[in-house]
Amino acid sequence: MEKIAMLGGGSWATALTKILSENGNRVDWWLRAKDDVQHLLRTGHNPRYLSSILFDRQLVFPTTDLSDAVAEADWLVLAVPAAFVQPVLDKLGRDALRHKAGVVSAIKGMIPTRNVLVTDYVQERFRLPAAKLGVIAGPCHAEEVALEKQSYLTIGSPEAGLARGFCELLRCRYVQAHPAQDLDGIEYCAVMKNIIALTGGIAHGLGYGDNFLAVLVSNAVQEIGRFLRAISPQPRDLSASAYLGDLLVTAYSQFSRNRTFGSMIGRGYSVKSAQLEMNMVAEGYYAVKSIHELNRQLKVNMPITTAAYNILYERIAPAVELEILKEKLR
Ligand SMILES: NC(=O)C1=CN([C@@H]2O[C@H](COP(=O)(O)OP(=O)(O)OC[C@H]3O[C@@H](n4cnc5c(N)ncnc54)[C@H](OP(=O)(O)O)[C@@H]3O)[C@@H](O)[C@H]2O)C=CC1
Ligand SMILES: O=C(CO)COP(=O)(O)O
Repeated sequence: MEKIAMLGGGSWATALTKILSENGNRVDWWLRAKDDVQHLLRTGHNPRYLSSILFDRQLVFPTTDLSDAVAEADWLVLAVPAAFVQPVLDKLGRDALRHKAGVVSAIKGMIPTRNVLVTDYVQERFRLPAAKLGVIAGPCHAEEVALEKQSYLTIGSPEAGLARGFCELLRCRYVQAHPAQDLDGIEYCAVMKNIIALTGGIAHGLGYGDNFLAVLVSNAVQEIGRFLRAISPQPRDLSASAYLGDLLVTAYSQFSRNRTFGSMIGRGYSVKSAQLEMNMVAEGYYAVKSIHELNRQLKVNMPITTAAYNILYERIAPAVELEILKEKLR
């Protein structure tokens, strides 16, 4: 049995806790809301996300005490949305993670105050070698994990042993897990696919159809490829499921937060009202600002990201921006 500290109380933390605990591991689960912890302790269910899952209370230990959750863990899994994770990490002492087997980020977003990947922030703040870091990636929605639908995850880490070890913790009847060595590329791609799905949602909300979405997604693969070659050049096959699969599920799934959020923007909702109505976090809203700002230096041709940025941060009307974008797609 491994001991895992899970940070985050949303859908993905809930789904990962299900997989890890049902595989016989102990999960010390940090959630920010006291009421949610009390409900979990009392009933074994998370009241607000994937509440059908019943947790084994001999293996899952919910708490609001961050240090307590992390203290004895072999592994740390990060599943707080990127926009809110830095203040959580900053509560931990700089040496708190030194003796962990690994710190694995399940987050698909960037630290907004610094425009850096979550694993880069963790490495710098806790002075960890890259070999202690990993990401959980792949086309996998928490809602389908709750329903035990066949799913695939990729664990990216420069350290093959870490990636293989964490795959072992995740594999079960309905989850296949495979290791990969491209940490940065997988993490950047997971950030960017949210921007693409959000833009696809905007187009959908404006009345564009499947023909347009297919062209948008094809162009997105090229846009992601150009960006990855500029920021983290190394050979990689973007048709692998950790890249293309992740983009496709977010662009097309009924469960996608980013697509749903974009669709509301396309239908005329303000950012605030879309966020309030969703009650979940669309990472693409924050990611588009980070990627746009990073690209000021890189100057990669990124028409889809630029369109999303102009709509969400420059308040250009979605219909006007999509008219401009549609002339740039091939
Ligand atoms: N959902 C999925 O299928 C997948 C998600 N991911 C990634 O996992 C990460 C977590 O997302 P997910 O679990 O989906 O989140 P959800 O959208 O399901 O839930 C939102 C989470 O964000 C927290 N939150 C909201 N506002 C704040 C705030 N102001 N400060 C601190 N926390 C806040 C909520 O806490 P509270 O409940 O206390 O309000 C809740 O835990 C993201 O990076 C996402 O991209 C990756 C793969 C799959
Ligand atoms: O990253 C995710 C699934 O892989 C979750 O984001 P979406 O809900 O927008 O798809």
